[in-house]
Amino acid sequence: MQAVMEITGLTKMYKNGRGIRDMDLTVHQGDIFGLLGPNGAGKTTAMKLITGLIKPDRGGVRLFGADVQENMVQAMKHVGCIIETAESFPYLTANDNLKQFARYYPEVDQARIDECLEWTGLIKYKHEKAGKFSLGMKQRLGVAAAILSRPKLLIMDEPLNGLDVEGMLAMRKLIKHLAEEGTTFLISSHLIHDVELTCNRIGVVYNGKLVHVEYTDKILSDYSSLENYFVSEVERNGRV
Ligand SMILES: Nc1ncnc2c1ncn2[C@@H]1O[C@H](COP(=O)(O)OP(=O)(O)OP(=O)(O)O)[C@@H](O)[C@H]1O
Repeated sequence: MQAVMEITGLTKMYKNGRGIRDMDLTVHQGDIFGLLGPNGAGKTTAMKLITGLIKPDRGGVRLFGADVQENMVQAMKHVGCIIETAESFPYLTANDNLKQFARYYPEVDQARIDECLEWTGLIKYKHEKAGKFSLGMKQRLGVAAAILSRPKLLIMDEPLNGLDVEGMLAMRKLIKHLAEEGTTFLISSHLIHDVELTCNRIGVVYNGKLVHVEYTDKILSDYSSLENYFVSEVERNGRV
């Protein structure tokens, strides 16, 4: 199995003593990998480091074999991401927003834009301005923009933020559909149930540490629920 992402010794401590410490992780092609942890555990920090938005104190990240620090353009070539809230141009329609993003990718045409609007349930709002969208709709537009160029790796920070039940189901379906087509995912969430239903591998993040990584099937057969596993991992490793 090819390693899409290799993280070694990744450390970034803020001045207040919080952050991420000594993170090691390999994500393989086809994984829907979930970083599960409570608010403030360090998930967003990890994702910002992984995508080169902030610099680590030590350690590193390789995406598709390229070092994010040394060769950002190559490392991010096949990566789509939504970190924190999805940004859009408020005075442009959904369609025109995607056309703006499409300018970076010569191969993305109107048919591809329509396909992404369809998949994210936005096709009927195609000509409405993004500024008027609800949080959930903005989130969907962010996903549409992130998948436009058919990235091989999608990094999504709390992708279900702001989505209603229907939106969550649609998002999960979309993630599974793209994974079946070969897209690898790194998703962060504090929603245990959602991670259980969406991800095939899970890493528990607690107090800035990746305390354990395991396959979802194995967790469910050993612990009967992800919640039991999470509590047991936090009890065993997390508390300091
Ligand atoms: N720029 C910063 N300066 C100082 N501390 C920070 C900074 N960014 C984050 N932190 C702190 O680092 C810790 C980890 O934050 P991070 O945003 O990575 O957590 P998270 O797991 O993504 O949480 P959430 O689910 O709430 O988004 C938190 O305690 C946060 O207060």
